[in-house]
Amino acid sequence: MAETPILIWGAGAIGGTLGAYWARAGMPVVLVDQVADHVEACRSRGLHISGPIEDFTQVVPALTPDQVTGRFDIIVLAVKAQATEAALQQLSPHLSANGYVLSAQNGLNELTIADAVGKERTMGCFVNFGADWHGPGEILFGNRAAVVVGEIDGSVRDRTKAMHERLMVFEPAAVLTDNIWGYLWGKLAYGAMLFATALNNDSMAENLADPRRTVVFEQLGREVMAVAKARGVVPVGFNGFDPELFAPGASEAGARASIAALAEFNRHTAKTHSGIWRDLAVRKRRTEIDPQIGVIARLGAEVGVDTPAIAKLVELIHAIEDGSKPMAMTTFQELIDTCRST
Ligand SMILES: NC(=O)C1=CN([C@@H]2O[C@H](COP(=O)(O)OP(=O)(O)OC[C@H]3O[C@@H](n4cnc5c(N)ncnc54)[C@H](OP(=O)(O)O)[C@@H]3O)[C@@H](O)[C@H]2O)C=CC1
Ligand SMILES: CC(C)(CO)C(=O)C(=O)O
Repeated sequence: MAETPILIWGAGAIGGTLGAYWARAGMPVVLVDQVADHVEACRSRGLHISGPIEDFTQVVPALTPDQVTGRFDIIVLAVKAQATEAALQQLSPHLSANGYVLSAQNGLNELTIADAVGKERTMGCFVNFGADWHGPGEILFGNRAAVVVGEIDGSVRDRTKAMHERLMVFEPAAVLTDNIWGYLWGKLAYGAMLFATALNNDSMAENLADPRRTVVFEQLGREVMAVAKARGVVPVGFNGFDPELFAPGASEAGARASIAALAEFNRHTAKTHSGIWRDLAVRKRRTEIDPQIGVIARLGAEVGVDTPAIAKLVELIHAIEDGSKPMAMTTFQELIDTCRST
């Protein structure tokens, strides 16, 4: 039986970049996005990938969700985490009985996906490369970084190996893992730090490199790693983030060395600010704070781990979203004060 095309549901920065690379390699792929003029640009004049890695334009078949018909074996989900549930409702009727959804997102979306389509039809993925959607048919691919795939039950199957091969078309160093949750929790810790960098307008590298702000990144990393450990997760490192250095009892010097490595990593990207900063400052919309970071406080409470810095971070991001606090050092300072007092 002929393979169905891969559907990429959410064709913004992450989904669009993956789709352009796969389509250029001759792989059958269809982008699905709710932004109609982006869909039109991708399928007519082409999707332009720009930036320091490569510059090319690729025409990619694309549809809006209401135009999708039939069933597909592989659906890559790449919407923001707060859009996951709505997207799952739309895509579920189009997933074949033996197919699966792969989450190319930040957060623990695999839990939501498994609830909606079943554990067997869910595959885990971790992406750390940097990209920005700049407008219809325009994506900046800012830097290469870790791309990892693994089954949520830790098994390695033929379908996992096949997806790994596909991901290597995009990222030759893509990893096949039996511990996808370890990577996803590692990214939650790094992700919490990225949310903190969005409290002001400095770049990710500038924030991470400032010794006055290190206390914040260290505390956030430690809180997330404490929750992960209490829940039996063995986190895995990537691109400068070393979970061991944030483990309970690990030295301050170690954590600071990892934060310095993250600053250095982020000095070499054309995507200077996080997706969170972009949501707040450029797109003027709400962020993934609740499904991505708020969830850590809830999961921590379940296992008796306090997360005061995480709680303050969630409060400050909401205040920026609501317009009651500015994106400024004064707002970041409130998080420094919380971290110093714990
Ligand atoms: N950008 C990056 O560098 C990185 C992002 N990530 C993660 O990847 C995920 C995707 O982020 P990113 O690509 O940046 O986000 P984008 O906003 O660039 O892309 C998401 C796209 O999905 C669309 N969309 C939303 N809901 C639906 C729906 N129900 N059906 C179809 N399309 C929909 C959005 O439309 P609309 O704009 O109207 O909402 C948007 O065009 C996030 O979890 C993010 O944290 C991870 C690593 C790096
Ligand atoms: C910064 C990045 C690309 C991770 O490296 C990210 O995940 C984001 O923009 O939210």
